[in-house]
Amino acid sequence: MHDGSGRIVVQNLSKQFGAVNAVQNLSFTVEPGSVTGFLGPNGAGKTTTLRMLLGLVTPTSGAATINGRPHSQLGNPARVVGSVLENEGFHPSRTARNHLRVYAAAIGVPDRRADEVLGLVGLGSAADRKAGGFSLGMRQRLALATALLGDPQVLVLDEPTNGLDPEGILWLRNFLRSYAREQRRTVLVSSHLLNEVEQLIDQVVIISQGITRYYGPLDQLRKSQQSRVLVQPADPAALVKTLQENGIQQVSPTPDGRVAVAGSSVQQIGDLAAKAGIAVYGMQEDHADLERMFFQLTQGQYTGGPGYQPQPQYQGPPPPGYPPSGPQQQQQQHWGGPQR
Ligand SMILES: Nc1ncnc2c1ncn2[C@@H]1O[C@H](COP(=O)(O)OP(=O)(O)OP(=O)(O)O)[C@@H](O)[C@H]1O
Repeated sequence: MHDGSGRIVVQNLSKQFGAVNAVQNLSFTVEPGSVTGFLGPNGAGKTTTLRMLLGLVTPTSGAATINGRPHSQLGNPARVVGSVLENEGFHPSRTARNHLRVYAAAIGVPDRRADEVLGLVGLGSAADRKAGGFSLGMRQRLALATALLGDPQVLVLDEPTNGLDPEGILWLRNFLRSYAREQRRTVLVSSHLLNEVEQLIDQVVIISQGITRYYGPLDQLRKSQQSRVLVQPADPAALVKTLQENGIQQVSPTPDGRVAVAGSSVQQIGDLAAKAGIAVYGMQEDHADLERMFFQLTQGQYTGGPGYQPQPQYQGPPPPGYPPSGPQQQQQQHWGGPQR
């Protein structure tokens, strides 16, 4: 029997396909009650991880469990976990309702559940239409309806925003949030684009090259962003020198001839430049966006310093949840719930 917790635990999970290390020693926990984004660039190992979680790929080592059990030991898994993976096909000449009834029969739920889930995903009026004529967004909804048939405690969705228009994304956000928060269920959604799921998720697990780069609340990642000031001086080298002599260390020239300064105000920079006799033609405050931080995390490099240029080594304090160094310490990061 499973423990009914709704918790997903991925522990030291690895998968090798021949010479390819698709997933390397990945660990994270997903708790019920919130929507968690599983993010990383193309090829980062997201789909492989989800497939291991769903019992479709055998791990090389480590474990992925739902309710404390691997998928193969869940009993009637469709009652515990519903999933939508990429490229799921539908019989084109089958109506949405019939498609769902076939799946309902397979997992032992009554036919009427097909109409219930169609209603839940907003496809009630398309129940008698053939899936072959559905738009991409409607197919996504039908796939979600299929995942919901068993009224599962855990939902795992691979790239669910693909093909959805902004209205569809808003709908999905409201649906998943209420599913997770009001019903205390666990929702894990993968994406390679942070900005596509930013509105959808509360927690985030960021991986690249099969390794965890960050996990924790999205708000903490947001708060850790540092703004900078971009200065256009007559003499960039002189400005860098002056600022550094005055204790402002996070200063660097940018490729377009400006100077990026973090940890200082427009006024302070202007005063110091004036005192040193350096003409300044313009200053602009620049707030780092989450997407840029995501890009840098997935390059394995994060720097909150000026210029936001990829650095060969980590510089500056890590955002909360970001490991001090190395994958070993990353394995010990955890955002809640008991370590298993
Ligand atoms: N069955 C397989 N055989 C060989 N290599 C595979 C197999 N499945 C995945 N890979 C490789 O494993 C790595 C991770 O792939 P995976 O599909 O898990 O990444 P992803 O993060 O889901 O990427 P995407 O966003 O493009 O779907 C890639 O290098 C991929 O080529």
